[in-house]
Amino acid sequence: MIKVIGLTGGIASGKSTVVDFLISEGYQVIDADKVVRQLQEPDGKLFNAIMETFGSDFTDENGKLNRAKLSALVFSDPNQRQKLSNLQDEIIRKELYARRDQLIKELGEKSVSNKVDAEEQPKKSSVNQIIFMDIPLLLEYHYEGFDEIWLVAIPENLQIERLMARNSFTEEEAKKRISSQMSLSEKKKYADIILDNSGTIDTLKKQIQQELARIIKEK
Ligand SMILES: CC(C)(COP(=O)(O)OP(=O)(O)OC[C@H]1O[C@@H](n2cnc3c(N)ncnc32)[C@H](O)[C@@H]1O)[C@@H](O)C(=O)NCCC(=O)NCCS
Ligand SMILES: Nc1ncnc2c1ncn2[C@@H]1O[C@H](COP(=O)(O)OP(=O)(O)OP(=O)(O)O)[C@@H](O)[C@H]1O
Repeated sequence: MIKVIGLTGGIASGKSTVVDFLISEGYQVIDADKVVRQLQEPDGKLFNAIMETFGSDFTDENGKLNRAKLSALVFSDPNQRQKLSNLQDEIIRKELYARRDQLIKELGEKSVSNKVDAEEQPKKSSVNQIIFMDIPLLLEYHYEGFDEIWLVAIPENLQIERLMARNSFTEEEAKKRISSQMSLSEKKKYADIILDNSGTIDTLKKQIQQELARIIKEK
C-alpha cells in the first residue's frame, strides 16, 4: 500500500524546505500552493470565478491575477477571505485529490514491475511507496485521508522573522498572515510527527531522514 503523508505547518515554517529535500531524495510531492497558482492562471479553473466575484481590477498588466492585490484584501478582511475560500475550496480540494489518485495509480503500476527493488533495495523502492501532499491549510480546511500528518513547527518570533525576510513584509503584514491561520499549539494536537525547524536546515533534514527510515522499516 502506498502511504500518503500530509505535510503542513504555518506560513514560512519551512514546508518548501522540507519538500525540496524530499524531492532531492526522489520522492513525489503534490504542492498545494503550486496547484492553486496553476488553477488561478487565466486558463485555469479558478480565474473566471475570481474575476466575477472580486472584479477585473484584480488583474495585473499582463491580464493575470494580481495576487499581491488579492492577498492584501483577503488578509486584512476575514469576510473577503471567507468569500475567496467559498469560491475556491471545492475546486482546489477536487484537484488535489485527483492528483493524489493519479499519482497513486502511476506508482502502483510501477511497483508491480519493481518487486525486486523492494526486496533488494528498500530505500530505492520507498520513493515509489510514499507520497507527500504539502497543504498549508490542511488542518484549517479539514483535509483527510492521510496515513500520517507531519507538522513543520517553529516558534512565532522566528516565523515572523523568516516571513518578513522572505516576503519583504513589515512586521504588521507578517502578523496578519500568521493570525489568519490556526495556532501552532492547536495544530500540534492533530500532528503525528512534529519536525522542529528552529535549528539549521541540516538538523531539519536529519529529522526527515529519521522519519523516512522509520516508515521504510515499518513497511
Ligand atoms: C490569497 C492568495 C491569493 C495570496 O497569494 P500569495 O501569492 O500572496 O500567497 P501564496 O499563494 O504564495 O500563499 C502563501 C501562504 O499564505 C498562506 N495562505 C494562503 N491562503 C491563506 C488563507 N486563506 N488563510 C490563511 N493562510 C493562507 C499559506 O501559508 C500559504 O502557504 C492565495 O494564497 C490563495 O488563493 N489562497 C487560498 C488558497 C487555498 O484556499 N488553499 C487551500 C489548500 S492549502
Ligand atoms: N532551518 C532554517 N534556518 C534558516 N532559514 C530557514 C530554515 N528553514 C527555512 N528557512 C527559510 O525560511 C523561509 C520560509 O521557509 P519555506 O519557504 O520553506 O516555508 P514554507 O512553510 O514553505 O512557507 P509558505 O507557507 O509561505 O509556503 C525561507 O526563506 C527559507 O529559506
